[in-house]
Amino acid sequence: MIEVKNLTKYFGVKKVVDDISFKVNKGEILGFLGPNGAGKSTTMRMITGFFAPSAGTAVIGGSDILEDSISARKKIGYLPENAPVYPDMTVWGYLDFCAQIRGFSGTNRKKRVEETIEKCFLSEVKFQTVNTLSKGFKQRVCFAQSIIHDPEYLILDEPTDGLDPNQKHEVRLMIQRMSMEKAIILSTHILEEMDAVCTRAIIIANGQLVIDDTPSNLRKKSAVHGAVTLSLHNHDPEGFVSCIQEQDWVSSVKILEKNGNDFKARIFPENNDEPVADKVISAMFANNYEVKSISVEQGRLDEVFRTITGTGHPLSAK
Ligand SMILES: Nc1ncnc2c1ncn2[C@@H]1O[C@H](COP(=O)(O)OP(=O)(O)OP(=O)(O)O)[C@@H](O)[C@H]1O
Repeated sequence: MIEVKNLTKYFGVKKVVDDISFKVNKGEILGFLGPNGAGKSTTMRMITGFFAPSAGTAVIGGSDILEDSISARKKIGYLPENAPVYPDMTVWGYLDFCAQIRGFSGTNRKKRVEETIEKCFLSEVKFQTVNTLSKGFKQRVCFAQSIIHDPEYLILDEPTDGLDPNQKHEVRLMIQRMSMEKAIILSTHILEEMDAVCTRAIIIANGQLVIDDTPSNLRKKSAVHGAVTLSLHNHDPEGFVSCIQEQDWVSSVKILEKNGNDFKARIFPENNDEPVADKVISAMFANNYEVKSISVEQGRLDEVFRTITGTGHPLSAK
């Protein structure tokens, strides 16, 4: 388990991480989100022992990062921001060096390097020097060094940054495959990434932890969660609104767009945790509305993120 206890960091008089605490168990992938400058990288640097906290600590698999730093760091794989990798070394040479400092030797070391190269899709560039690699490949080399010792705990600062969509997909799959026996923290700006990969999400803003929940519960905080969006072929949107508004399970109805005789509307139910698609369909049928498409809104993570971090307003107020 990773236990983060009251981590706090000042740079001069500026408090950039403010009393953050949480736990991550094996099998969990924790997404770390927040606006630029929220304090994500600084928190990760304290968890991995790169920065000394101003207060608080982190305990990695029972080893305190301050009191038992070497033992804690042996258990961690860390992918820092911006993939710092020695530019003059070949990919193979660099990973061999990393395996050596992680304590591997002889054929075991060679095996670990080869396996990691394969796992991180680096075979085609393994004899190239790092300074001749594209950004995506450099990122993968840095990712490779973080897993070369098969650590129990992985801290990944924007692991898919700079990768193309196919590579992003591969890296996400790799992270998911590894997650069974590891506890993983990853920071990302990409909300779909958090949704696709993470079992839990923490949002920090101005150095403070503002939310710790599952991605699906986060969606439920969206103003549109549970609403039903319809495209209809009809010339009378106002008539539609007053007809649907009368239903006792409807809180409000909003016309989203009009296009000739077609329009798009969103129906907000009284209780957004209760599925109402069947009621919408019955109401359309009873009132002879011609429905061209219908969808139930799961909730918008970008809206939740903007609302929680104070950078925006809900998509739609009821
Ligand atoms: N070494 C440092 N010295 C002084 N200030 C720093 C240092 N490192 C970070 N900061 C400041 O601390 C704050 C938090 O930075 P941090 O890099 O942790 O944010 P972040 O959430 O990771 O941002 P981003 O999403 O842009 O990577 C910022 O205001 C940053 O300028």
